[in-house]
Amino acid sequence: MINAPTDQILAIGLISGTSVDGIDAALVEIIDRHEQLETNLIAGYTYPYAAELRTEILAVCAGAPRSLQQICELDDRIAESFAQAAIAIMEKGDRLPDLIASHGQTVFHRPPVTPQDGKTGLGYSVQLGRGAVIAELTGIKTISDFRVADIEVGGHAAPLVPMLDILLLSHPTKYRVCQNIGGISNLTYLPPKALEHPEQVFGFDNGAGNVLIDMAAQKLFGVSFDADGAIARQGQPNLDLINQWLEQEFFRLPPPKSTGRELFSPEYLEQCLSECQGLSNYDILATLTEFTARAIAKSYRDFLPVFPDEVLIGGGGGHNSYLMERLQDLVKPAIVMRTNDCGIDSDSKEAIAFALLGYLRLKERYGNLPSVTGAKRSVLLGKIYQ
Ligand SMILES: Nc1ncnc2c1ncn2[C@@H]1O[C@H](COP(=O)(O)OP(=O)(O)OP(=O)(O)O)[C@@H](O)[C@H]1O
Ligand SMILES: CC(=O)N[C@H]1[C@@H]2OC[C@@H](O2)[C@@H](O)[C@@H]1O[C@H](C)C(=O)O
Repeated sequence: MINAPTDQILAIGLISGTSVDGIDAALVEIIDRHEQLETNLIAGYTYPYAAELRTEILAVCAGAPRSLQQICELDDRIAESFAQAAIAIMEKGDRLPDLIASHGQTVFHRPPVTPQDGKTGLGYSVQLGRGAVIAELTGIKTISDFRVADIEVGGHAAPLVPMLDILLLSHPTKYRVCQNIGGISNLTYLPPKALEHPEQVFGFDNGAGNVLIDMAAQKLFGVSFDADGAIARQGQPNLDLINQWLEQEFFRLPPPKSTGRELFSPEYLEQCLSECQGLSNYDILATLTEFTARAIAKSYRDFLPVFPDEVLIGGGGGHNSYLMERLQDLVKPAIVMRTNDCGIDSDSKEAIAFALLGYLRLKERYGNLPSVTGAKRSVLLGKIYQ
């Protein structure tokens, strides 16, 4: 039989991203046909965090002081929520999954730097929701701690989703960018036939994504996000301010680079708001949305060897039609579409990516792309909890 599957497993991928809106769970069939991987999404769902747990996670992300005991207890509460999400999505399948791959919840991320005398330059990335608890509560083999090994070999450990992009979304003739717009935005640059030239693939975090829009929507309008961009659409962006903000160091830094809520923090928003004197609240949302779109578009012009033919959007930002319109205008003649148009559900993409990374770990195949993370070498990602 030609191209028969060499392997087929049922996996659950779990992640809560930097928006901290809830746990994205994906129940995925992974089909391996002689190194050519396919995924079939059986169910994808976001299980919202309990409000009090979300508030506590955001407080820790923002640097609120907590004892080690409190952090450990938070670790277990997050793991319990992840286990509940896994158990809930498991019911959508017709058999028990072979594997749970759980990213957990990032609460701290520090990119690597050049080491100084006697000081480490290694990055630091903390994901809570320990795999041991998920394995214990579900009875399913669980893989977690996906970022640690890349950090150990000098990498940023982020973004990791480019492995899914290279395996599932490269095109024979087109230059593609896979653009995630979650809490933070990040991209994968995929030249044609990327799978044959993995060293030419790179990716990096390229902006604030939705975090600033979300925080401003909460503070100025009392809503958790600007649904469909309806608020921003009513305002006028201030381009002078945006151009000034785009001069900041993060946007000028060449890849590899990664960021998080440590930079795009409540203090960062306060600084932006203090510079928005005289703008209406609608203008402020319009300005932050335009800033988000321009940071993304500028990163293509500044850092990509070839401007893309297609931009495939993943993440919740794809639901903000105003942000999408602005991005489409800014990256013409590239065509902006959602990954759904290429067979990958844009809301479940990160959860599918971790299911795939879990499968690679199980098969002892490398999960990181050194050309993306800046790691010294390829490594196995993730720790297995039986
Ligand atoms: N209908 C909508 N209109 C506007 N924005 C939306 C809509 N739906 C979702 N979003 C935005 O998407 C965000 C969630 O996106 P997503 O779930 O991709 O983030 P994440 O996975 O937590 O982040 P990251 O990718 O950085 O880890 C919400 O916080 C909101 O800003
Ligand atoms: C440390 C960390 O959690 N980084 C996230 C964050 O959220 C988006 C962007 O920054 C990305 O680099 C990464 O997540 C995705 C899942 C990734 O690793 O590809």
